Amino acid sequence: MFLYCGIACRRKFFWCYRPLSTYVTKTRYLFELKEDDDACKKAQQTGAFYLFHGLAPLLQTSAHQYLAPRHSLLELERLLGKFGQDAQRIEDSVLIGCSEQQEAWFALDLGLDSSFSISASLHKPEMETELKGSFIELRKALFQLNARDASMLSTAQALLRWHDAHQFCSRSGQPTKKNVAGSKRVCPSNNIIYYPQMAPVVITLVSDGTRCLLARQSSFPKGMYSALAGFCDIGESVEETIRREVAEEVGLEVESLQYYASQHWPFPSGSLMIACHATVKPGQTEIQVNLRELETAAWFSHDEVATALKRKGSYSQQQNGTFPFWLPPKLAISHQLIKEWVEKQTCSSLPA
Ligand SMILES: NC(=O)C1=CN([C@@H]2O[C@H](COP(=O)(O)OP(=O)(O)OC[C@H]3O[C@@H](n4cnc5c(N)ncnc54)[C@H](OP(=O)(O)O)[C@@H]3O)[C@@H](O)[C@H]2O)C=CC1
Ligand SMILES: [Mg+2]
Repeated sequence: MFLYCGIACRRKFFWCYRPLSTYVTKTRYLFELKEDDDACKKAQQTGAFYLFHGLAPLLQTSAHQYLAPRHSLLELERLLGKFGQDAQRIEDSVLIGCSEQQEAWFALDLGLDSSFSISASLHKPEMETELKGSFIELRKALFQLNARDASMLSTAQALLRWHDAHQFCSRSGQPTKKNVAGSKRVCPSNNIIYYPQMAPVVITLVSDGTRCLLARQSSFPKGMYSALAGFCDIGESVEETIRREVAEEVGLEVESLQYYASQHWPFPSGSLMIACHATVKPGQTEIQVNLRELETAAWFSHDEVATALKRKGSYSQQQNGTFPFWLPPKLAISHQLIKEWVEKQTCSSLPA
């Protein structure tokens, strides 16, 4: 693919064709598949499918890690035939990405109730045997996947969940119809278009200059602490959400904040995690935990956090009855946010 562009060269100005980068070509290809149903159907012929059952991805075990296998359209049609399923079921699949060689990747849930008559849920164990893998809850498997599979399966699950929950138009009550890629649904009776949504969530690491504030919810695994998190309310900016969440959860006022990074997170039903560092005024650090939101919150020193970062998740109780202090795994943006804080503290304490 070529792009027509102007380049100034040795004082002359002329037009030339500049080859597009692999990334741009890939992005344009995915854009075309979302816009053009026929192109997307064609891409399915040479594409690969990640399989789910009741939103749990099909995984295979390999050396203490999970791998997400992909299946060709032919394999999928054979499998559906074997389990008495209509090949039309493939219409429920959603586009989730493509390789640099433009092999399109799709995801299909064989266990969700679709518009087709026979439910596949009866066949789950047989399917697992046939596919030489297991359908495992993403929450349990996420941290044992490589970064690419984790990202693909998170996107796939969020998109499949969204389609499952938007089968009907909220205005007319009529069934909505998805485009082939699954990038939207349309109500045929009034042409309302529904686009997949995700909920913005802020995650904030509060610091008082030397310590950082970490908290736990009672639902967290024992001993695990994380940065403060909260959903954005309608009408709020990221800055306002951070200010409100920190005040609500630990009773402190944020003085300054700095954006760090963002991450798609598949739970509870697809969130955009926006991670920031924040500081409170020195001397205004007394925590008042909101027990309706959190089990506990506390200030931690650089050394305590640096040690905890090295610890792998451990649920085993110590002899004194407590659980070791540990932090979310590497894949979670909270881990990366906390790690960055530790590194910055280390740099600022080094002699000039
Ligand atoms: N990737 C990462 O590193 C991390 C991710 N997270 C994620 O951040 C998310 C938010 O953190 P959390 O502290 O729980 O958030 P909040 O502090 O906002 O509290 C959660 C409560 O907010 C209510 N709520 C408001 N809007 C929504 C919405 N759109 N979807 C679901 N619940 C909503 C729910 O209340 P009710 O149930 O009463 O309706 C829910 O129990 C969690 O899903 C968590 O998985 C958190 C930490 C680290
Ligand atoms: Mg919270």
